[in-house]
Amino acid sequence: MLDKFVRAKQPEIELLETLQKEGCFPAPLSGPRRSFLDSLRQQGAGAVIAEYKRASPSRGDIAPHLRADDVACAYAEAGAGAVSILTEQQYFRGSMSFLQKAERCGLPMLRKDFIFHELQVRQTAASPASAVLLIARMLRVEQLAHLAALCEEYGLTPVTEVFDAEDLSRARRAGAHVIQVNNRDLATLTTSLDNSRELSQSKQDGEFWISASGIFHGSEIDEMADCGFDAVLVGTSLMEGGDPGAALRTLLAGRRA
Ligand SMILES: O=C(O)c1ccccc1NCC(=O)[C@H](O)[C@H](O)COP(=O)(O)O
Repeated sequence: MLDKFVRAKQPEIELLETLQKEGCFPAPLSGPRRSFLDSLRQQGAGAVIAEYKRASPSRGDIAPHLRADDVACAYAEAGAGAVSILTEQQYFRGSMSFLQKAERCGLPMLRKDFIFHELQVRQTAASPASAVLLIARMLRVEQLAHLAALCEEYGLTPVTEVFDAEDLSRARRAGAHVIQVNNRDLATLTTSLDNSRELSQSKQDGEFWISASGIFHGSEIDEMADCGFDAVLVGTSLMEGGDPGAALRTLLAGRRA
């Protein structure tokens, strides 16, 4: 599955290489970015990163008609701590332009894509994103450490995604301290919070942990917080009903008082 995603990125990488060769690569954004971690920490336990997700390999079209700016602003009004923007085009119908559009919501944004080349980090640095997803399973430890360091250089927070204990060990060897546990099984595309329940036992002091995928109820956010997660990332359950702001309000209201 991950190989397929990497192959689909090749034309985009070639375009970025051409831009670089021709000296037209977009300049990094100047000035400070909104802090991804500060915003989530301010929300306290059970903070939500709400995802703008128009389509996915597991669900096909989810909400292709909803606009990035409208959804991100609805998330901000409903109480999200950050927004996740899928920029992958082929399988998630994403676009880099969504970051520009959603910027007006005022929340820090996580760029979700399949990132393995430093030009992709430089491309993100030219956008208003505050954080970048790096998937431990897709990258060698040295590559992960290199891309994470490059993110930090540009003021972007690297969020390292892991699926199992082996990924977690590799993420830590690369120096990762923001860890996202993905609850999706990449072979079946089904989700189970057991992944987060099990891996959370290895959380170490000083790490910021996010549980991602397969969250549908406020009680699950509470449970993840009880397991030690600092935040959760939610996409499909917010987007699928066509009113993501209302869905986020309902989700947050379902947490314990
Ligand atoms: O969502 C998918 O079908 C998917 C398939 C293969 C690799 C990644 C996939 N999703 C990316 C994500 O990480 C999720 O969009 C994110 O965690 C939100 O998950 P959910 O709340 O279950 O939509």
